[in-house]
Amino acid sequence: MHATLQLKRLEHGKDLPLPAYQSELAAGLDLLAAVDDPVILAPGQRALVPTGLSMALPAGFEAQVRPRSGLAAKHGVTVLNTPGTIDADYRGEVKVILINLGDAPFEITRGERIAQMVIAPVLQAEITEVAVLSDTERGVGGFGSTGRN
Ligand SMILES: O=c1ccn([C@H]2C[C@H](O)[C@@H](COP(=O)(O)OP(=O)(O)OP(=O)(O)O)O2)c(=O)[nH]1
Repeated sequence: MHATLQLKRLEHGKDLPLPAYQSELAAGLDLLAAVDDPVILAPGQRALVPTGLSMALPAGFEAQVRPRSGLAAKHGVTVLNTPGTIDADYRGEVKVILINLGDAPFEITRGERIAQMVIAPVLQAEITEVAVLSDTERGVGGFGSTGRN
């Protein structure tokens, strides 16, 4: 499957490199922090971090903002709303909601790789309201109803 992603560097992100796939089969594009000054995230604190980028995805695609495993494993820093959804018709700045779940303050510096973005196809379903749903073997339940694990 092929898709062209149009990226626009905003004024405050002009000096930062464009996201690029780091290996032939990489799924994610790293997103960089376009903060002017370092931001300190105290334990339990969150921040809306600018990337200095806006974009135009082709119709039928979304971008998912996901955590980087290194930040999570080493510092407990992750993306609060993971996966964040970037809609194909969104033209504002892409931002990352980082949260520090670790036990030490974490400093976000300009140009640091804070998250990754995965481009994925989207299916918009046709919505039909019904009074009765079709029967299935499973039926209702869920939320652990089949056992402890
Ligand atoms: O991690 C994220 C999630 C979203 N967005 C941008 C792109 C997305 O298309 C737009 C709206 O996102 P969402 O639908 O999740 O937000 P909302 O809280 O429903 O806001 P809105 O009322 O603006 O739709 O915000 C980001 O930049 N980063």
